[in-house]
Amino acid sequence: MPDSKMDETKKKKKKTAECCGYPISIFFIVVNEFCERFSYYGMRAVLVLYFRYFLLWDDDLATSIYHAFVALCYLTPILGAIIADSWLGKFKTIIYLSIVYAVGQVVMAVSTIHDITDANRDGTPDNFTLHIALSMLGLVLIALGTGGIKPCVAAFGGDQFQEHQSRQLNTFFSVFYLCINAGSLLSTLITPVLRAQECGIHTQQQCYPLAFGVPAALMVVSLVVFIAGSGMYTKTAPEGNIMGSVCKCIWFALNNRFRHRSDIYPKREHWMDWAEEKYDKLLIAQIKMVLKVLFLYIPLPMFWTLFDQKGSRWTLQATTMTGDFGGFVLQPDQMQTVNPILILTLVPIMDRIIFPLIKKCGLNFSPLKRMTVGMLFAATAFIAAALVQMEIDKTLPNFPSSSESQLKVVNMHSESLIVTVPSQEPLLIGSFESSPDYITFDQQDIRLAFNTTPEINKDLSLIKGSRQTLIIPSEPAEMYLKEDIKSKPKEGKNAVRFVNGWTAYLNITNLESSLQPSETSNYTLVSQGMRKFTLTDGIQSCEFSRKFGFGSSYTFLIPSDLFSTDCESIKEIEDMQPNSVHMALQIPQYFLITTGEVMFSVTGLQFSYSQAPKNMKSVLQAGWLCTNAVGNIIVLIVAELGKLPKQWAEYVLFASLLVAVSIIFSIMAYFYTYIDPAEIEAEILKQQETDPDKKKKKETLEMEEKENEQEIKQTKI
Ligand SMILES: C[C@H](N)C(=O)N[C@@H](CCCCN)C(=O)O
Repeated sequence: MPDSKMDETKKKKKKTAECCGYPISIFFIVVNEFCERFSYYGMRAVLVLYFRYFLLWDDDLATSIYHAFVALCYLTPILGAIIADSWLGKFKTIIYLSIVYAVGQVVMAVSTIHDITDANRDGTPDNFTLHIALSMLGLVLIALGTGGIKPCVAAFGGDQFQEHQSRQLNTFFSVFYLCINAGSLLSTLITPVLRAQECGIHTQQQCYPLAFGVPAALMVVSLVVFIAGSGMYTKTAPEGNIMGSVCKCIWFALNNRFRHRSDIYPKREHWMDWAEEKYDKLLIAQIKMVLKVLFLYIPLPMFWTLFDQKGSRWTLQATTMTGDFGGFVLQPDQMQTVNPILILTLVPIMDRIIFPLIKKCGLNFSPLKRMTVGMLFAATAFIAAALVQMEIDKTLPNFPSSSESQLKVVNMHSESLIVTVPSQEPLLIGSFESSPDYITFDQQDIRLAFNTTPEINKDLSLIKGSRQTLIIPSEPAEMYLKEDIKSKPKEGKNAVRFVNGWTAYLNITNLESSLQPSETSNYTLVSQGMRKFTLTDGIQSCEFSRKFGFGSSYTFLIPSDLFSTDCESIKEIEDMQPNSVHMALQIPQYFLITTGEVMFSVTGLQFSYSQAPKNMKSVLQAGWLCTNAVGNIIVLIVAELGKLPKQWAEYVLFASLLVAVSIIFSIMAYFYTYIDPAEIEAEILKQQETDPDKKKKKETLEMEEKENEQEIKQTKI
C-alpha cells in the first residue's frame, strides 16, 4: 500500500476504549488465542495415539500422517495472509476461517466415536474407511483454519494499538506468546486425561470423542469470544495484494533480466534491479530485504524437523516407559506439557537474566548467533533421546525375529514334569509353574518329550516370528499351543489372560466370555494401577486384585482349590516385564529442546519482524511459518527413506543432520548484515522525491506495454 494511503488509515483509526493504557479489545484477542491454542494443541496431543490405537496404523504411518498434518498447518498461513491482505481483511478472515476450523474439530471428534460403525458391538469400528475419511476431512479443515488465521490474529492484535502505545504493544506480544503456551499447557494436561477415560454406548473404550470434543468446544468458545469483541475492534481495510505485487515484481525482474542477457547490456548491482523499468525503487528495495531474509531461512526447516517430533516419536517413546511419579501417574501424551511449562519459566529467565548477563560479559550474542546455538541445543536433545532409547531397548524383551519362533511351557498338571526340548538341557517344570523364559528356535518343527507315564512325545509346528505357550492341562495328553503377544501392549497398558485349572466353567470380569475347564482366555488389556477381577462359577465367587505397572503381560493360572483359598492360590507367570525406564528420563531432552526453542523460535520471530519492511511483515511471517511446514515434510522423507532398524540410530541421524545444518547456517549468518528497514525506506522515499523522471518513466513503460499487447492482438486477428 502506498505510504500516503497508509497514513490515512492511521489517521482514521478511531479512538478505542482503554484500560490501564491498553485497548480493551485486545482482551478478546488474547482470550481468543488462548482458546484456539488450547483447541489446537489439545487435539495434537492425542492425535498420534488416535492414529496408532484407534485407526490401528503402525508407528511409521502414524508419525508420517501426523507430520503431514503439521506441515499443512504451516503451509496454509500463506493462504490466510493473501485472503486477509487482498480480499476480506483480517477481521472477516479470522471469523470465516475460525468457522471452518470449528467445523473441522467437530468432524474430527465425530470420527472418533467407535459406536457409529460398531454394528457387532465388539468395541472396534467395523468401517475403518468411514472413520479415516472423516478424520482426514476434519484434519484438512483444521489445518486450513488454524494456519489461515495464524498470520492474522497477532497482526490484528497489533492493529488495535495507537502510535503512542508502543510500550504496551511490546507487552501485548509477550502476553500473547505466554497465552499460547498457557493454552498449550492446559490442553496437553487435560486432553490425555480425557482420552484415558472409558466411554461408549455399546462398549466402553478409550474416550477419544471427549479428548477431541473438548478442543472442538474450545474452538467454538474462541470464535464466540472473538465475535463478542466485534464492536470494539479497530478494523483496518485490506492493504492490497502485497504478495501478488511481490510475485509480479520478481517475475518481471527475472523476465527482464532474461530478455537483456546479452553482454551488450550493462550489468546491474542486483538481479532485482532489472525491475526498475516498471516498479517503484521502494518496492524493489523492500523485496531485496525480504529475499535476503528468506535466503537465510533455507537451513531453518531442519530445526522444526527435530522440534516437532516431540509430538510423535517422543510420545511413542514415552509409551514404553513408566509414568508412576509416586503421588501421581503421568500418561505418555502428557509428557509434552513439559515444553510449555519450561517455556513459561525459561522465556522470562532468558530475557531478564541470561541474555543481559551475556551482554554484560561483553559478548555479542546477536539474534542469528542465538538461533545457531538454539539449533545445537535441539541436536543435543536428540542425543539425549537416543541415550534414553538405548536404556529402553535394554529392558525390552528379546522378541523373535521373522525367522525365529519362541516357546514357553506352562504346567497345569498336578505333578512336576521333565520336558526334553531340542538342543536344550531337560527342563524341570513344577506344578502350576512355567519354563523360566521363552526358548528361541530357528526351526518351526520341533519334538518335545515329557516324562509322564506313559511318556508323551509331542510334535509341534511353531509359527515363524511368533511367541507361543504350550499349556499342559491336568490331562497332559490334551496339551495345546496358545499364541502370545509379541510386542509391548499398546498405550502402556498391561495384557493379562487366565488359564482355567478349576473343574467347571468360570466367569471372570473383563473377559469377553466364560472360560471352560483347562481353557486359556484371550488377552484383555488393563490400565496401570490396582485392578480387581471377580471369578465365579455361578455358585461360588472370589476376588483377585493386583497392582499393574506399564506395558507388562501376565498369564494367571487358576488352581483347583480356587474358592477354598479365596482366590489367593492364583499363580502368576510374567510373560513380559513392566516398563522400567522412568518417563522422568525424558525431562533432559525436553529441557534441551525447549532451551533451543527459546533461542531459535522466539528470536527467529523477533528477527523476522525486525528485518521486514513494514508492509511485508505478513509476507515474512508466512515465510517463517513455511520453514515449519518444510521441517515436517523432511521428517516424512527421512523417516521413509531412512527406515533405520533401531530408533536410537534415527535420533542420532537427526541430531547429526541438524549439527551439519547449523554449521552451514552459522556461515550464512556470518555474511548477513543487519538492517533497519525503516531507515532504508525513508532514504529511498527521499531519493524518489528528487527524481522527477520516475513517474514519466513508469508511464512510458505502461504505454509501451499496452501498445505491445495491441500489436499482439492485431497479429492474431
Ligand atoms: C507451545 C509452543 N511452545 C509454542 O510456543 N508454540 C508457538 C510457536 C510455534 C512456532 C512454530 N513455528 C505457537 O504459536 O503455537
